[in-house]
Amino acid sequence: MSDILRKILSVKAQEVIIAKTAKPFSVILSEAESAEPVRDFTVALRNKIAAGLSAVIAEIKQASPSKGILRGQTASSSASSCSSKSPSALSADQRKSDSNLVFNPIEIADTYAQHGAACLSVLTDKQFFMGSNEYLQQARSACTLPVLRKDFIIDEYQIVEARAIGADCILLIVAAFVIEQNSQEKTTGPDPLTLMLRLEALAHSLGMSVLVEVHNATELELALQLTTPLIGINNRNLRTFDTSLDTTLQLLEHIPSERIVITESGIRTPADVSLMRRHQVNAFLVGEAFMRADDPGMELEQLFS
Ligand SMILES: O=C(O)c1ccccc1NCC(=O)[C@H](O)[C@H](O)COP(=O)(O)O
Repeated sequence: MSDILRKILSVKAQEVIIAKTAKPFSVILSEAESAEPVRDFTVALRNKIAAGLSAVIAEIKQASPSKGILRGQTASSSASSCSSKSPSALSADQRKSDSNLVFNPIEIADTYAQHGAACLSVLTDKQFFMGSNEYLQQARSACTLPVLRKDFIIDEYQIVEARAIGADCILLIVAAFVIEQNSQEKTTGPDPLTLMLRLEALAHSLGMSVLVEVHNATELELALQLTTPLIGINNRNLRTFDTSLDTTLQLLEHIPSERIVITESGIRTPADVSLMRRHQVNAFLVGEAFMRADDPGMELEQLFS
């Protein structure tokens, strides 16, 4: 069981309670219903793959628990409520940044779109990734790409909120539901699969795609019981933070060919990309390698050329 995931989920549960108090479900639902039309995330991936290209979900994240701050400055042009704050969950060491790179979601989204990304992934978690809902809105407004709300979803409210802020896809991390189920305090409520099926159905009813993410074979067995074609294999071990592309290679053979496998985390070099493509893995979720580059879009083009 991963300590970091436990910590994130415990903070997330509190955040959801606060969000529901600040804006009741009926209000967020009406915002979701009047949000901009959905952009088809799944079709955007399929189109790239059908054209023989890598389908790249290009991530916008300022920081992460494993790496601290990735892009050090916040552009004044994109100033938001959290622009000058560091996330309290990052240690003092992690909050030190030697990067002079500007974090401007608008510029990053624009360069990703110009250099061949299929979709965007925008971190909206504040405490652990220095993300925000505003960053997602800014990034989406800067291009025509479909956008994944990258967050830790445990409740219906967050899915409706995702649509309300313009998201086209949501993430369901199987480990998050399994942890919940195994937690000592948890004595009631649906089992992980029932809850994930319910959340998937809600996302689909709002027109959004669902990316279901797994780290191992047990989680994959649950994920394959959902209807979504998008199966993310996260190569990051959440206990050690190490990444190994073997995780993708080992789970691959258990996934029916009609699903789209997305390899996530630790894709850094053209050799990593070639290895995946040799195994018919054609969809990628990449963050750090792009965030550390002067021009994230140029880096995307170089990595996948
Ligand atoms: O990145 C972390 O430190 C992390 C810690 C706990 C839960 C999730 C975490 N990462 C989220 C991701 O899955 C990555 O942002 C994504 O796959 C991109 O990975 P990378 O290209 O290695 O930045």
